[in-house]
Amino acid sequence: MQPATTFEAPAPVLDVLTVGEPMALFMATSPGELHAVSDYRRVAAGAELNVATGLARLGLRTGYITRLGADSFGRFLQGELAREGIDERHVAIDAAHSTGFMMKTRADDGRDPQIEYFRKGSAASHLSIADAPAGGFPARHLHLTGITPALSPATRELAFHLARQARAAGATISFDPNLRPRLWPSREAMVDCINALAALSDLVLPGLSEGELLTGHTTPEAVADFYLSQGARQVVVKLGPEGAFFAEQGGASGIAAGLPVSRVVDTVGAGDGFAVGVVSGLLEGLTLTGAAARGNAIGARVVQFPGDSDGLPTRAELDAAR
Ligand SMILES: Nc1ncnc2c1ncn2[C@@H]1O[C@H](COP(=O)(O)OP(=O)(O)O)[C@@H](O)[C@H]1O
Ligand SMILES: O=C(O)C(=O)C[C@H](O)[C@H](O)COP(=O)(O)O
Repeated sequence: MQPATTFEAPAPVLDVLTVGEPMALFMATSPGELHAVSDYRRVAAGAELNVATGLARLGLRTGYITRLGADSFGRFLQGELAREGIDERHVAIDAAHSTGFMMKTRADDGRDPQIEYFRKGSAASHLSIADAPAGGFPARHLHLTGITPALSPATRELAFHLARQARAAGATISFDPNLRPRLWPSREAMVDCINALAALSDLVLPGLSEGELLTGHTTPEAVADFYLSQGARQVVVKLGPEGAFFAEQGGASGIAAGLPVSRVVDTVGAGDGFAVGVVSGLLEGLTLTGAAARGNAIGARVVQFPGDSDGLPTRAELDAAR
């Protein structure tokens, strides 16, 4: 029998699409300043790659738009994408530029580690609207951060292009400001661009200190109100060990309490893990309260591991953490 003719748009191939710069990360294996430490463990990093990894581990069909250099770091990252089951159809090899990397100290005392980037002019900083999916937006959801638009004017254009493409297709958008002041020409350029992208998003996920810098407001409530008034439907403000404050248009607001952790090993990546929890929760139909609680559970797990994505749980590990 012939299938019935249908005029409905085809279902998106992916649950989530994200875009950004993946890097090789060299993590010091002993405490000390970067120049003094000689032994490092190499892992994959990059805020959006961390989020893609976490979503894929939970079983969401996750795609990643990026450019890798035709070099050993690029080959390493390609292997990591394949190992994590991240969709690679939007990953391009750019033989003219190299893959970026970063280094991180080992901070055994729970303080933020020292980080150095080696990413200027990288393959991913040459991403442009030529890398956007052709023929319609292929996912139910777009996850953006404030890092991608910081890389170059072309990546900035791509971030806005993808946001408009997603909106036109009826996909939802989450946005983590992920402030990286050293990647921007000025604070004003950073604030203007990040707030403009936030205004195109459904869900905004600032940390409290980021929110203060971006909005001038000092309380989680006022930061959330600022983004709700700009057009976001939902805002979750991260509060570190305290958890998060959540608020939505015409809906609930409140605090989702953080989970106690016996030993903080490395805080880097907690915000990305938190985004994995909130975004996956909302896509699976949880309330904002439930999604924020899942964000806290994953954030608390990530801080107990040294690598940015070591603590991102599989579905079974997430279920066991309840
Ligand atoms: N020390 C901690 N104990 C428990 N949970 C934590 C801790 N630090 C962070 N988290 C969790 O990770 C989330 C993100 O961490 P936070 O430091 O606020 O964000 P970011 O890394 O973006 O600055 C928090 O909202 C919380 O859920
Ligand atoms: O991509 C970058 O520029 C990075 O610095 C990679 C970092 O691993 C994450 O961005 C961690 O970010 P948080 O989760 O907010 O701690």
